[in-house]
Amino acid sequence: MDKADETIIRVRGLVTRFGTHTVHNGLDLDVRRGEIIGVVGGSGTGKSVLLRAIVGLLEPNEGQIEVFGETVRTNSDAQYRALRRRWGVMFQDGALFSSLTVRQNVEAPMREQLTLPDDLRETLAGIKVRMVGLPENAMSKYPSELSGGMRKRAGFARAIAMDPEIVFLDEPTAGLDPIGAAAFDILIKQLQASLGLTVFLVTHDLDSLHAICDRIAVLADQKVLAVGTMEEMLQVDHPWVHEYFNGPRARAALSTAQKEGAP
Ligand SMILES: Nc1ncnc2c1ncn2[C@@H]1O[C@H](COP(=O)(O)OP(=O)(O)OP(=O)(O)O)[C@@H](O)[C@H]1O
Repeated sequence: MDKADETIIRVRGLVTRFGTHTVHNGLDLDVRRGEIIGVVGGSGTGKSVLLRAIVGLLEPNEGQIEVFGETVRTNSDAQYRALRRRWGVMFQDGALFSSLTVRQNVEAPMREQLTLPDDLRETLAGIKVRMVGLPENAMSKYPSELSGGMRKRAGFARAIAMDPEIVFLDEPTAGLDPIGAAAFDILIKQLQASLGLTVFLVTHDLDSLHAICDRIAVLADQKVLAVGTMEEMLQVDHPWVHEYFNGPRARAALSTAQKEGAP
């Protein structure tokens, strides 16, 4: 099988409920190795909940979730820990520990999951911090001393601390100005290409979808309503999808992407 066709995340028949509120009802999704998949949908359609279910932080009411061909939640603790080492997650706002420096934040997953001498762990953390484009002096800063864009980069550095195969990014460009957001998109694309990452990107950012996503999955009506390329999304006959991909903001994003020669 061509590696690019390998399904790295497979979700089938996912049902997620909170009390009487059904968020997902029979949701299916395949993510292929090496792709950047953008997950979009109206507010409250369950994008973050889907992410949390895939990484095993939330138990689905029904359905199967497999990552790397293994069922995430029925594994033993040891198996789940081994599986978890193969992905990194950046939650909304970077979700850094406020009482730890950037270096300590990036070291946190290594401390939890590896036994490494202190100096080696520090060196590895330094490499990750440089990889996300933060200056050397950011290492000793606390999250409150960083700009929003720098905090996101620090969150990304922590997500790649364990050399993951998949990174899950929850609205990484939310709250950034357009230039900061575009720079973050470039960073995602560069790291994806150089590290061979698969990227599961929850976003509202149409510019990101145009600039870096290979495919887009649209959450609506409690499931993945459509999945495909941007061109395919333009053809989907559903009111929300049509408005989202053909509305004025979408046209502006398309024109920016065309100017910058993005695919
Ligand atoms: N722990 C929880 N307990 C109860 N309800 C929850 C919980 N987590 C999420 N929900 C509900 O599930 C629904 C989906 O939430 P989710 O955060 O996944 O939406 P989203 O698509 O990521 O939205 P947004 O784009 O606004 O971030 C929402 O109605 C939310 O209130």
